[in-house]
Amino acid sequence: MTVLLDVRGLRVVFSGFVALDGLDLTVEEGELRFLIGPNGAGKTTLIDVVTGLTRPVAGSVRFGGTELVGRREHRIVRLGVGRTFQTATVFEELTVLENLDLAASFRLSLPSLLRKRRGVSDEVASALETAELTALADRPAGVLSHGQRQWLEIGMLLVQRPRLLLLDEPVAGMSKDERERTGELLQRIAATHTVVVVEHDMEFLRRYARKVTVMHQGRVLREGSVAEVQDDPEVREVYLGRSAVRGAAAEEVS
Ligand SMILES: Nc1ncnc2c1ncn2[C@@H]1O[C@H](COP(=O)(O)OP(=O)(O)OP(=O)(O)O)[C@@H](O)[C@H]1O
Repeated sequence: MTVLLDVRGLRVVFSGFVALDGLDLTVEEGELRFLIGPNGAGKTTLIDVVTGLTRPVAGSVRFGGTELVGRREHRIVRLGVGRTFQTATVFEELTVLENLDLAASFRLSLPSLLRKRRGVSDEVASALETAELTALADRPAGVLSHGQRQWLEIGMLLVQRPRLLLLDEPVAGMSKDERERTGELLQRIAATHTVVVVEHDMEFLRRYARKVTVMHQGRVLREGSVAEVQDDPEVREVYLGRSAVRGAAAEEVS
């Protein structure tokens, strides 16, 4: 297996508070990896460092052999790293199709952008299909449900042809039906991409996770299958010791 993401000794400090404390993490090409951990464990901070939003004080992030630390966000996107945020960022006045087209144009050179394009490109059509948004292609993104917005945002990543997708709590706030459809979407994407998902929803994890990394206090506490991490006494202790753990995670791990 080829290592796609190799994080070594990552340290992030916010005004004296250590958010990542020498974090090591390896993700292989083609993996679907779930990242869990109590609030404040450093999961989002890790994604922020990988995508160039936050600078570490120490450590390295190698992506396909290229160092990402010190690179600007748009360069990292161009290298093939795509992310979603907890709140989907779509252009509400534009249609679903226009949002995808705009995201796809990000990769194009200026001459291709200036050339008048007709119809729907293959990759936009394929993203519409993967995200099950074909029937909504001409609707303004502003009228989409919470779930549909998340799928559109994922579609907007796909048209940029990323090698690695980082999804931050994709099912947060979703209905049962939307969670299920997101799980299926995740499986379709994971068949052709490397995906790292931050998620608290244990039911979702049990259903769709293969390998799980548990973070705690800015480090990796444990790695394994859902069953392995759920049975781990230290993982249980970390979750049980906190009353603020969101929703099902605390009950389910305990
Ligand atoms: N910009 C910032 N300035 C100061 N502290 C920050 C900043 N960003 C994150 N932190 C702190 O760093 C710690 C790690 O935050 P992070 O958001 O990475 O955790 P998380 O594991 O993603 O948690 P959650 O599950 O709640 O999203 C938290 O204690 C948070 O308050």
